[in-house]
Amino acid sequence: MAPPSVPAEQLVLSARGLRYEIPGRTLLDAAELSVAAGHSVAVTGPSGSGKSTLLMCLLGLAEPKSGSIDIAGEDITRMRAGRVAKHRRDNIGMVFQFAELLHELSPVENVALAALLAGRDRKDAFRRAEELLDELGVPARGTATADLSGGERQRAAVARALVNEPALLLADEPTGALDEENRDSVGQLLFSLPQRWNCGLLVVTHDHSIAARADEHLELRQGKLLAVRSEAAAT
Ligand SMILES: Nc1ncnc2c1ncn2[C@@H]1O[C@H](COP(=O)(O)OP(=O)(O)OP(=O)(O)O)[C@@H](O)[C@H]1O
Repeated sequence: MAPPSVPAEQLVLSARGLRYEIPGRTLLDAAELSVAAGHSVAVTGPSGSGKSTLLMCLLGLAEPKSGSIDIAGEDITRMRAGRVAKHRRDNIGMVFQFAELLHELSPVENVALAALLAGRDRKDAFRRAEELLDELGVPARGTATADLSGGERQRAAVARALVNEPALLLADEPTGALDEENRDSVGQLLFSLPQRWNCGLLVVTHDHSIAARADEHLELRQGKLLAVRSEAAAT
């Protein structure tokens, strides 16, 4: 849940009563989740607890049995598939564990492609992609995407997620494939984004040092999203 002081209109994500079942198991059982603009939430949980399934529901790629998912003020569970896809492109940026960049394209083309797919004109898409890569310290041209370091690759993936100025950023194990130094710098970058871009950030991670950077830490256990008390708050 978002802090009680956050007005509803500042919520970029509000999921209520989510239920998702697979044969023999309920992965989400009246799960509740809110993310406000400018805030970050981390979700941890045992392997197989349903964290990726939760992200798939938020992306509109899996359909919960019941519940609502308001993203940027609209309930995606009530939309037709085509509209969900457009709403996702316009309002959500996604960062994956292995960056998932296209090696056939340059770094700047990878980022610009997301803007072109969202309907921006070519000149604007490339200008914005170059600015973002520059800001995030990634060589935009001259280095092939396959030759970027692990940290640069993940920063390029962050640039691609930001290029359409999404209300909500989702990240699935964004530091899972990185060494300690890059984990720290990508973690620092990710958690600086909500304030700088006035977006909400939801990070799914196994890394408790990453989760500890979030404004709110939830654990998915037996279908429920439960608040994890920080060590600082517990003492
Ligand atoms: N469509 C499906 N049909 C059957 N089983 C599924 C389906 N989707 C997910 N599962 C199962 O549901 C469980 C939760 O999967 P999910 O990938 O969401 O977990 P997770 O918490 O992200 O795990 P990990 O931390 O290991 O990535 C797993 O046991 C998975 O095999």
